[in-house]
Amino acid sequence: MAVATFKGPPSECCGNKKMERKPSGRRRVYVQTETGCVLGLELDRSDNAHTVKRKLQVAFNVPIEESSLICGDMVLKNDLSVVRNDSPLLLTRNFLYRSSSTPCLSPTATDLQQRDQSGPIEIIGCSDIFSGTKQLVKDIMMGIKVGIEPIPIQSGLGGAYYFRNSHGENVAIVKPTDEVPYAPNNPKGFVGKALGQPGLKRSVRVGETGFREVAAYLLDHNHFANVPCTALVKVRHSIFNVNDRVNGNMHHNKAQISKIASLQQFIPHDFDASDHGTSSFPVAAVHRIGILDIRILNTDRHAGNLLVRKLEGLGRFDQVELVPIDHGLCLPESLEDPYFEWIHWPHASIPFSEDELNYIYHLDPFRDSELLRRELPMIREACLRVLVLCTVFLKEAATFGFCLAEIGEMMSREFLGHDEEPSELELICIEAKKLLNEEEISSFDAEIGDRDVTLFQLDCEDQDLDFTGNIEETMTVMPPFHLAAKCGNTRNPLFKLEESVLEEESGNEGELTFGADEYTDTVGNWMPNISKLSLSMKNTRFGEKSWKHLGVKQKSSFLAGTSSRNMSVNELAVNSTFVKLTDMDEEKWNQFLENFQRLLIPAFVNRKRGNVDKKQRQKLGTSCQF
Ligand SMILES: Nc1ncnc2c1ncn2[C@@H]1O[C@H](COP(=O)(O)OP(=O)(O)OP(=O)(O)O)[C@@H](O)[C@H]1O
Repeated sequence: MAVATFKGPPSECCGNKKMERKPSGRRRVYVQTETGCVLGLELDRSDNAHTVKRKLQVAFNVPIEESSLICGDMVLKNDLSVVRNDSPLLLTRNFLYRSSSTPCLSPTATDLQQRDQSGPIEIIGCSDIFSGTKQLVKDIMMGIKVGIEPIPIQSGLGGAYYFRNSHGENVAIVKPTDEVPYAPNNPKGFVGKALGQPGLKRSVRVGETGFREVAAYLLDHNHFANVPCTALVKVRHSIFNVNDRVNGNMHHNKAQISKIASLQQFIPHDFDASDHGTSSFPVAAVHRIGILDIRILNTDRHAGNLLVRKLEGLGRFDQVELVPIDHGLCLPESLEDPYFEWIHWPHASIPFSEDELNYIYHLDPFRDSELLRRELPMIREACLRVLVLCTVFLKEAATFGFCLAEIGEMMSREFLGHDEEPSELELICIEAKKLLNEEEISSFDAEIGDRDVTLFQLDCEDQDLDFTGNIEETMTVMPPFHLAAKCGNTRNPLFKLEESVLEEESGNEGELTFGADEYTDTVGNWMPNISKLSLSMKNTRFGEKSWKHLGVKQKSSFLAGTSSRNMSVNELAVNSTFVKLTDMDEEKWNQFLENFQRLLIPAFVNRKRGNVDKKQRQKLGTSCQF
């Protein structure tokens, strides 16, 4: 089956470095400042956060007490045993001390850099999965040796460079993490934020797009969607851009600068999908890319991010291959509105093939999360939760019989004027979370209830009770949802429906039947009343304000940072969400996932029934023939 086989954690280094085994406790890390300066450091067993910060104080001129050392979600306080070999670390200045003169390499650090024995390009990560990139690195080094310079790419908002081989052919595209839009060294004037702050998409931080490009490659098991080989590298070259933050100028002295960057194989191509009619695109290619986009909640699959390559050869007239690129805005830190260019292509309305269903069936989001944790130690848990949720959603929706377009639609938000409404996926998550809260309340109630019973029994022995008074007292001290839980049934409407259907049970067996109000599955299990469910999902208002988003205008002023002063970076990064995934501990997250999965089938049934007309209309409007 189509799932990659995952090897155990690697113990050797690769890239252009010699395969050397590190003495136990010794690790190489790459420290990057918020302004993009990079330094490779060797840690040994005796190092702790303080000793490392002391070294960095010398290198970057940042006082120890004013800085934090961060690896993904972890602020490294003292013990560094959790830091793995080849981890990129971020050195940030604490908020109070942040000023426009953020640090860059001091003269001592430049010495340190010069003494840095590492090669011009080092692959960050040691797994065999990156073996494809090793050859690219060798070819680039040969090119550099004979004086072939990289070429800056003019298109796009971020800094990107074609690196070439000794024949002058493009072999890779390199995107430094500190040159993405809004990053301090962006060469196209889109600057203004430090690394680690919310970026172009608030749920993707500045400087964190590079590892997402690698994540998409790692998740593309068996090269199913055709993502080109991608790795994170530390790369040193004079072509890179450094902005002079004092005068606002670009930096033009030809010094060698080290950067952390994504490096992706260059794929020769003829167009991108925006220049070409879609009718020659293979259905399977669109499906495979769509499956990947859904798993990783890609928020940036526009036509320019699909390269089109004509296939040559006998009988291959008009046949093309699609290559998905630019995955920097996937795996956001919260559920976001995705962008799926393919959603209105007729290919997406064609049912999945057996092969595709088989691939989806074998996807394991928990194993995928482990893979990403192992290969990308800086990845945030929030991104992995999005991966798990979207993969579970895909698996259940495909098994239920939805096609790619339907799944994409269920994940997409609707715009009403300036307001954004949550997607069907988000609504289900909101319900799952609500259930979680109710479960908590009822277990709390049960506890209190037990205590109350004892007290009640004790009290009864002594005196007559004034129930009215007790109820009023309860009303004033309990939060409203608790009151509701006591006074009426606030359990999930889906379960109310299940109960009502159960009461009406009749004998349809052996097939999935869509009746007027309910259906049974193949073994006769009753499923919820879907017309009522439809109403319940649509009419449920989880606090009108909380699930209507600010209009686009308000959003952009927010992005400009005017109202962000009092919010933490974490709050900002997940602020565009209707449902928070990061405020649950591991146990609650697992319960939430269970609730989520239980709610999917009723929601799917609801959609199936509600969408018949819409689907027919879409088909009537489709002119493309297969
Ligand atoms: N793997 C690749 N092979 C060939 N060309 C590529 C590859 N990746 C990117 N390109 C080319 O480089 C251009 C810029 O790349 P990309 O879109 O990834 O950069 P970006 O700065 O993230 O752009 P944007 O601002 O549009 O998101 C693309 O339009 C494409 O032409």
